[in-house]
Amino acid sequence: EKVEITKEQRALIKAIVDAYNRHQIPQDVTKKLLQEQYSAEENFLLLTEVATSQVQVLVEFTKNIPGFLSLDREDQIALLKGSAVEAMFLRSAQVLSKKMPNGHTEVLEERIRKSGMSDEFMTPMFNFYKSIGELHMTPEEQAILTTITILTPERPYVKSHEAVERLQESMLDVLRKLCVLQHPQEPQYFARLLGRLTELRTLHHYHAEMLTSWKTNDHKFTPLLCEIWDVQ
Ligand SMILES: CC(C)c1onc(-c2c(Cl)cccc2Cl)c1COc1ccc(-c2ccc3[nH]c(C(=O)O)cc3c2)cc1
Repeated sequence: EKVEITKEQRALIKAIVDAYNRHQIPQDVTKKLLQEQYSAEENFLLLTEVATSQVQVLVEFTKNIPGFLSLDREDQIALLKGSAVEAMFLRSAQVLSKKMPNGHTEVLEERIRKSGMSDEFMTPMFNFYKSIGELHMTPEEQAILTTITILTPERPYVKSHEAVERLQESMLDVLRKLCVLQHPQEPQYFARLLGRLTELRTLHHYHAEMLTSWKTNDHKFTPLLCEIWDVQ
């Protein structure tokens, strides 16, 4: 049947995409990725700084998701804590698949590869980056997929499951229509995007182990990352 994006859905897409483009890591932070030192310690420190800045950006973006601020306050925190890692995988994937005009793709990849993380985690991580790159997502799809990840009702400690589910479902409907309209030659494209969300959950589990291994090697995180990842 004819797929039609309603006026309300167009407004929803515009609000999300504008917020997604407005909230970016400041240049002075990402520029540091270009500095000379490439030791494992230096790479870890830089990635920690960029991740901390990305979390701040993520919080600001999330506040612009229509309906998010109307959720129970504790649920807002639960959604942010539960989705931060996955949202950062999606954001860093944009940079590493050269989707960012001034993205520091090469140096970012180098620093991630040499940041003291175990190889068992490195392979699935870079397979994910490759699979995201192959999708050639439009900016709208990137922004809406990140929003869908944030509005996942099954995160730990979420109380009003239905309220979050309603918001996520309206986002899923928008993404489904966008995929049909923007990838007419790929009827399975929407299903492939949702498959990436499943892969993100797996990476999220790997990430928890990675944090533990970094901690045992006495790596330090910033207060914001400790808070959002329940570290220390
Ligand atoms: C705390 C640090 C060591 C960390 O722990 N896990 C991860 C971690 C890892 Cl590796 C992988 C995936 C997720 C996490 Cl959460 C990280 C580093 O996390 C990030 C790495 C890069 C970026 C990021 C986002 C947007 C960007 N734009 C630009 C630009 O140049 O414009 C650079 C850039 C970098 C964000 C988080």
